[in-house]
Amino acid sequence: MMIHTNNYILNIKELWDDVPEEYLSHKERYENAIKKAFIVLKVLRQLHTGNIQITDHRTPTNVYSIQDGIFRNVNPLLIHIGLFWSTIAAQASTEQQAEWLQPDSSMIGTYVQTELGHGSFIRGIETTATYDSTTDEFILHTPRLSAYKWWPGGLGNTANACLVMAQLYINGTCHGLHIFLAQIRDFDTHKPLPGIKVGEIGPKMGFNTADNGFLGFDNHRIPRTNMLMKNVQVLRDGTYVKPKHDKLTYGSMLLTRVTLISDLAYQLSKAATIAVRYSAVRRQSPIKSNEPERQILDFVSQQHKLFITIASSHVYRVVGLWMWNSHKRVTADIHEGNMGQLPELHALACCLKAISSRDASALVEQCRLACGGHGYMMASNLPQIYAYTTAAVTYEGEYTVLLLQTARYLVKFWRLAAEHKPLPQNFAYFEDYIKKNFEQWRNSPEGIIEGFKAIVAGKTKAAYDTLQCNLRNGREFEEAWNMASVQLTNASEAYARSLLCEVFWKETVQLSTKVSKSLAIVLEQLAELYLMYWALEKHGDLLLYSTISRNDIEALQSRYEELLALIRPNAVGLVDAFDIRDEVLCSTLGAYDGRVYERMMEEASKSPLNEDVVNESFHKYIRPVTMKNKL
Ligand SMILES: CCCCC/C=C\C/C=C\C/C=C\C/C=C\C/C=C/C(=O)SCCNC(=O)CCNC(=O)[C@H](O)C(C)(C)COP(=O)(O)OP(=O)(O)OC[C@H]1O[C@@H](n2cnc3c(N)ncnc32)[C@H](O)[C@@H]1OP(=O)(O)O
Ligand SMILES: Cc1cc2nc3c(=O)[nH]c(=O)nc-3n(C[C@H](O)[C@H](O)[C@H](O)COP(=O)(O)OP(=O)(O)OC[C@H]3O[C@@H](n4cnc5c(N)ncnc54)[C@H](O)[C@@H]3O)c2cc1C
Repeated sequence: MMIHTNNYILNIKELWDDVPEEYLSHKERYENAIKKAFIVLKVLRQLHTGNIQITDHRTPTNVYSIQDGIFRNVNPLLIHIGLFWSTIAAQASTEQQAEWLQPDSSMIGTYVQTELGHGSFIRGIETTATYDSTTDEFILHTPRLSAYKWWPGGLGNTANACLVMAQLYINGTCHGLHIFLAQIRDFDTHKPLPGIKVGEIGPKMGFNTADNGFLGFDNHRIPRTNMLMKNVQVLRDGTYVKPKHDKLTYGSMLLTRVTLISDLAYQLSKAATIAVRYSAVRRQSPIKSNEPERQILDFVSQQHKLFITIASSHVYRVVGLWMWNSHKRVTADIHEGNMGQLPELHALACCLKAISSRDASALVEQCRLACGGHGYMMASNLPQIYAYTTAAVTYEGEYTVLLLQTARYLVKFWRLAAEHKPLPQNFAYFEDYIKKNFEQWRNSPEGIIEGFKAIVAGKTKAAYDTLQCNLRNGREFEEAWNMASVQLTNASEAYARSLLCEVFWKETVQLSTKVSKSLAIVLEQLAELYLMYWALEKHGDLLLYSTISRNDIEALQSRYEELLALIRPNAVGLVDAFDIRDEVLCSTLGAYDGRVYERMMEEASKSPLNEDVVNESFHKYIRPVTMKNKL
C-alpha cells in the first residue's frame, strides 16, 4: 500500500482525543497513551517491513514528529523504539541481532541504567550480574534499596524486557559495567517474572505518559548469551574477552546525545511557531498614541525575544545534522577497529547536548513569557513543550556533568599548548593565544567566531591555571579539579558556543550558494543575528579575552537592531516554513488560521467545570457559608 504518512496517521481516528489530556487522571492518561502507542508501533512496523510505503519521501522520523501531536506528551514506547532497539542493533553480536531484532518480536523493551542511588556516576551502579559457570547463566541482583533501577521510560507498566546496565562479576573479579537483556514480565500474562519487583514511579513535572518505572532483581537468572556481545564477550568457561575501547558500552548514550540536538531544534521550532504567530495576531497598545494598537510583533523587544528562537532552531537543526554525520563517520571507523575519533565525538556530543538542552528550555520559556497570560494556559501547549524540553537538561547526562567531560578534553589540549607540543589544527588557536597572536577585532561573523575562540582559549587557560595552582598547593588532582569546576564548565560552555557559531555560519554560507538569492539573504540574516546576539550576550567575555572595543560593541548593537528590523517582515513566513501542522502544534495560540480568541473559547468550553451551570460543590460547601452569613 502507498501512503502519505501525515494524511494516513491523521486519518486514524483513535489517535486523536476528544477530551484534552489535561482533564484525564494519571492512570487514564497512560491508558490513552498506550492505546495510541501500539497503533503508532503498528504503522512503524508496516513501514519497516515495507507493507506500507510512504509517498512523501521522508523517513520514519516523519512519524516521530507527528507523534508530538498524537501524544501531546510522550509516547510510552519512546525508549523501546529509540533506545532499546538501537542499543541491540549497535551492541549485540550478529547472532544476537538475528534472534532479537525480529519485526514480530514479542519483546517490548526499555533501557535500564539509572538507579535510585546513581545516575551521573555510572561506575557507582550497584546492580550485579554474576556469572555462574555451572549453569552457564548470569545472576542479576539488586543488593540494596539504592541499587533499585529508577527512571527508565516504559518500565512502569509496559515493558516485558529490558537492557540492564550492571557490574559484571566473574569468579569474584569485577569487570565493570556491561549490558544484559533480561525478560521481566511474562509475554502472555504480563505478570512480573519470579524474582522481579517492578512498578511505576509516579507523577512528574512532565513526561507523564512516559511510564517511567523502578525495577529490582532478586537473584534473577538469564542465559550467558543474553549479555550484549558485539564488542565484549564472556565465554562458556568464564573467560572474559575485553572490548577494544572500554567506553563502547556507553555508545547508546553517545548516540542519544547526538540525536537529541535535532529533537531540541524541533521543540524550538514548535515554540517559535506558536509565539510568532500569536504575536502577529495579538494587538496591545499603540506605539504612537494617535495610532491604532499594534501587533505585539512590532515591538522590537518582542522581536528580540522571538527571532533568536527562530535562529536557534536553525542552529540546532544544522549542528544536529553535522553531528549525526560525524557520528556515522566515527561509527564506521570503529567498525574498522579505529577508535581514534571517539574521544573527540564524545567531547563534542557532551557539550552540545548540554548547551542545546539548556538553550532550548530557556528559549521555550522565553516564548511562553512572550505570549503573556495566554502562554500560561495549557491550551497554548507552551507549558508542555517546556516540561518536555527542560527534562533533556538532566536525562542522558546531566548538564554540568557533561560540561565537565568536555572540560577534560579542553584541558588536555591546553596542556599540550602550554608545553609547546604539537596541536591538532582545530586547536591551533590555543597556541596563538599563548603567543599573544591576537587578531585585530573585526565586526563581522568571521570576527565574532575568532572572538569566541579567544574566549575559549582564555577561559581554558584560566581554569587550567587554577587547576595547576590547586595542585601546587598540595591538592590531589580530583580535589583540585573540583575546586576549578566552575571555571572548567565555563570553558566548556564557551567551547560549545564557539562551535555552534562556527558550524552554523559556515554551513549557512555554503547553503546560500545552493538556494535562491532572496532565500540566501534571509538565511544569512538569521545566522548573522545568532552570532550578533551571542556576541552581545557575551560582550563582557569578549572585552576580557579578545581585542574588541566599546565602539565595536556599540556597532554590534546597532547591526543587531538592524537585523531585527530586516527579519520582521519575514518572521511569520519563517515559522510557517517550519511546516508544523496544527494537529502537531496543539496550540490555541499558534494555529495557522490565527483564530486565537475563538479557539481559546472553544477549548475553555471543554472544561469539565463548565458542564453544570452550578457546580454541586456550591450546595455542599459554598452556600452553607454564604447563606449563613446572610442570616
Ligand atoms: C519513531 C522513531 C523514534 C526515534 C527516536 C529517536 C531518538 C530519540 C530522541 C530523543 C530522545 C528523547 C527522549 C528520551 C527521553 C529520555 C531517555 C533518557 C534516557 C537516559 O537518561 S539513560 C541514562 C543516561 N545516563 C547518563 O547519561 C549518565 C551520565 N554519566 C556518564 O555518561 C558517565 O558516568 C560519565 C559522566 C561520562 C563518566 O563516566 P565514567 O565511567 O565515570 O568515566 P571515567 O572513568 O571518569 O572516564 C571518563 C573517560 O571516559 C570517556 N568517556 C566517557 N563516556 C564516554 C562515551 N560515551 N564515549 C566515549 N568516551 C567516553 C571520557 O572521555 C573520559 O576519557 P578521558 O580520556 O578523559 O579519561
Ligand atoms: C524525564 C527523564 C527520563 C529518564 N529516562 C531514563 C531512562 O529511560 N533510562 C535511564 O536509565 N535513566 C533515565 N533517566 C535518568 C537520568 O539519566 C538521570 O536522572 C540523569 O543521568 C542525571 O542523574 P541523577 O538524577 O543521578 O542526577 P545527579 O547526578 O544526582 O545530579 C544532581 C546534581 O549533582 C551534580 N553532580 C553530580 N555529579 C557531579 C560531578 N561529578 N561533578 C559536579 N556536579 C555533579 C549535578 O550537576 C546536579 O546538579 C531519566 C531522567 C528523566 C528526568
